[in-house]
Amino acid sequence: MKIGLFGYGKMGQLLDKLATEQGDEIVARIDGPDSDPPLDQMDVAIDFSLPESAFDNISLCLKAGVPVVSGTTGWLDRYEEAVALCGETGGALLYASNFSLGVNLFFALNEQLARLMQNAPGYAVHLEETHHIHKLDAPSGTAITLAEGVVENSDYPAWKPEEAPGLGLPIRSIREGEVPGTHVVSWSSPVDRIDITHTAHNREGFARGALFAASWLVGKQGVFSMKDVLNLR
Ligand SMILES: NC(=O)c1ccc[n+]([C@@H]2O[C@H](COP(=O)([O-])OP(=O)(O)OC[C@H]3O[C@@H](n4cnc5c(N)ncnc54)[C@H](O)[C@@H]3O)[C@@H](O)[C@H]2O)c1
Ligand SMILES: O=C(O)C1=N[C@H](C(=O)O)CCC1
Repeated sequence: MKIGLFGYGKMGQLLDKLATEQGDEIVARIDGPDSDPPLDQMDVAIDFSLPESAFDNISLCLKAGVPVVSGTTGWLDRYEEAVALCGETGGALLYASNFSLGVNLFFALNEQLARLMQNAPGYAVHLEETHHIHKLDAPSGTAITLAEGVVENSDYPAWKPEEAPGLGLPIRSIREGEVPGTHVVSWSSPVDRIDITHTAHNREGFARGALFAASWLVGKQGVFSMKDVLNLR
């Protein structure tokens, strides 16, 4: 597989190493604004860049007919625009807030737990995410997906950052050292608490999941998620 990497930071460099080890070829390493990347050489593009650059990179790829895997978080205010562009161009787009197998199983567990809790009055839900101090966006994309999973399967109308006023499922964001990513969903009552936790030990699960998704996406048309890749629907 010939891969174009958009973003050559922590994730881009790890993708390069793992892809090369498994016999894929990296045909471009784009680490800043570039209006003329070698799109004609790419079977697929993978974007792990910045919240402000993700949409432009995706758009460049879709217009050139290159399937694109998007791992960047914090750009979802433009997601519907990307979906529309994918439809117009007949292209392929797959976004995931988290590509690791463990987190995608955790997403399914979180939804199942939220459904179960509908028969258990007296519990309130709270979400906490901890990441490294370099992270630009908060709450994390993974925390937002978890919160949406609860909202879709419970009476919670919406989520909100913990410090924001008003009602809604509160998300606490902690930035600490070099933490790769920890997420805790807690359901508390006056007498007890149920916690489910996912802890990433390093970034390898994210990168391996993104490479797997990239090979899955080649040859397809439409907008997909990891639920499609992992058959979790
Ligand atoms: N979905 C997942 O599984 C997952 C996992 C890890 C990180 N992420 C997300 O991926 C993104 C990148 O994470 P990271 O840890 O590699 O960050 P990073 O800061 O280490 O790397 C981002 C890189 O993008 C480059 N860049 C800046 N402008 C660009 C442009 N216009 N086009 C291409 N590249 C550009 C920067 O120079 C930088 O090297 C973040 O949004 C993060 O939240 C997602
Ligand atoms: O390191 C990051 O940044 C991460 N971002 C994703 C998110 O926002 O959920 C996935 C975990 C790591």
